[in-house]
Amino acid sequence: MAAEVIYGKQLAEQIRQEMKEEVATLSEAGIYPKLVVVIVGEDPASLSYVRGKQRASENIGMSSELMELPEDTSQTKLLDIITRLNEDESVHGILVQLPLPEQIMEQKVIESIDPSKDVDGFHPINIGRLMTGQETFYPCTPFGIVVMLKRANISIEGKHVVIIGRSNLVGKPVGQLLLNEHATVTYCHSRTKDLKDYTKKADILIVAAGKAGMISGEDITEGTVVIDVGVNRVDGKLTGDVDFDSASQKASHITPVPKGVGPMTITMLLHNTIKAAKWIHQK
Ligand SMILES: Nc1nc2c(c(=O)[nH]1)N[C@@H](CN(C=O)c1ccc(C(=O)N[C@@H](CCC(=O)O)C(=O)O)cc1)CN2
Repeated sequence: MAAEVIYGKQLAEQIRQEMKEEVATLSEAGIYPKLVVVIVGEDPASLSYVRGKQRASENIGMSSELMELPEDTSQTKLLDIITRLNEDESVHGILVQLPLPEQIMEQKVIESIDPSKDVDGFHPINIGRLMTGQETFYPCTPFGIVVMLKRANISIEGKHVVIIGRSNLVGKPVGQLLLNEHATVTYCHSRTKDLKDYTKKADILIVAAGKAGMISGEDITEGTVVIDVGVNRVDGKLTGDVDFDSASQKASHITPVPKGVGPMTITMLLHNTIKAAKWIHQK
């Protein structure tokens, strides 16, 4: 039987509508959530993501600022900018778009952001909070995946989740979030032997390896929930890590690329920024 397709795009629109109402209510109470997005360089995909973030913020009535810095910006200059944003009380969320040019150490930049404004959820303090099951800002793509599963009424507790990919952005945090939801989690990666032995045993398979079409119908069993986090461009066409046509013949649920997980990333960023604004005003 063909799988039920989970369209993150539709869900994202629904959640953004809910957030628009929340932003309006907050502004009546004198709270105006503000996000600042910083980009260094002119990578076309990154520019399109940050513009998407700014547009999405404005569409829900949230204040946002986009700082576009030249490719040759030094690390010192970027750290100075972040220090100023950390001190600016009108700013609730700070996001530095990744990847950064090679003269800048990504980890140094991530660690310079005030954890209470780290709406990406990448700061080691926020990662530590996630690991210890505390409330914090969860990284946006992993958080979006969990929200998608829940809103599609897919139960997580006791399920075997197999993750392909161990990046700090997606693989590692999504596993931790799902562990916190009482799933049994297996991580696979480029050095995993006999990958199919694992993918065949998954109730929920999350593919975040960055390799176009690496998983197909023959790698999964009937009824698997397949979440495709891949964003690959093949011959100018956007495609995921999963061969949709064959996998959707066996999966119970599947996310497409595009219009699947991607739009949830920006939605959860808006969620985290609203949360940051509420937390600051609660202090
Ligand atoms: N500081 C950060 N940098 C990066 C993050 C992040 O969460 N924080 N994630 C990715 C890029 N990203 C957001 O920044 C992102 C990727 C994809 C999408 C998306 O909506 N994809 C669409 C397709 C869009 C297209 O045509 O290219 C989809 O899948 O439907 C949104 C955000 C790396 N950097």
